[in-house]
Amino acid sequence: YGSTRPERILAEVKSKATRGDARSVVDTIDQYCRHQEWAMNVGDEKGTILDSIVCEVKPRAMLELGTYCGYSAVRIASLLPPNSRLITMEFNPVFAAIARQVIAWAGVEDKVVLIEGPSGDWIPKMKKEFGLTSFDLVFLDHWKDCYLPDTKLMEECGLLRTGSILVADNVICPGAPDYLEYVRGSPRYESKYFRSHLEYTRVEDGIEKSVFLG
Ligand SMILES: O=C(NCCNC(=O)c1cc(-c2ccc(F)cc2)cc(O)c1O)c1cc(O)ncn1
Ligand SMILES: [Mg+2]
Repeated sequence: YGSTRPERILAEVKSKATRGDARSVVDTIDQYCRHQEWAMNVGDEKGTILDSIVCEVKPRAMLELGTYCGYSAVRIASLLPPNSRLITMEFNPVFAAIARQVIAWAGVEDKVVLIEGPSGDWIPKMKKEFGLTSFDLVFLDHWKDCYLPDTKLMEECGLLRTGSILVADNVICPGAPDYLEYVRGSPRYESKYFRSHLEYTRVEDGIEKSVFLG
């Protein structure tokens, strides 16, 4: 009987972060994962790139694939304009249970809807379930071999409109080569690479921002 890494991250948030203060939750997790134990949050360096894109796009409807402990959901939600919604999807029930508590501690639960289950099952249901027409911004941070099939599925389900933006984490490490080849080679996307590092390390990684052209 021992705690899991997500449970230890939640304990750190509850003991060190100020309740209702999203910024302190983000900083607490970054401190812990940089100095105590590494975890697969997008992190502070790539998080700043993500912040700038969220602030530029000001999405009314945003989707995140891969919640993990809720670090990026809290980061994103703290930047969303009023009556905007982040839908974040997590396959792993252990991760989802922790993320709900981190999101609540940060006080952003009224901007975030966390759904549990496989992305492939949920994507075709999104429009009906949430009364959506399309997503303004999608953050891909789940299993790297799901980036491409899920992107194609979002296209097919009409969840992307001209101007919708995809932001993908880890396109170098662990890497999503088939996804990169697709968005960089397709005439339906305008793609740009933001060079950075794997969270809390000096290993190269980066974020790919791709605008859907319709
Ligand atoms: O989505 C699920 N995992 C997180 C996906 N994210 C990653 O895998 C990920 C990995 C890394 C990473 C990088 C270097 C390294 F040495 C080890 C891991 C970094 C990142 O920034 C990620 O985002 C998942 C799990 C599970 O058990 N069941 C259903 N879904
Ligand atoms: Mg990641």
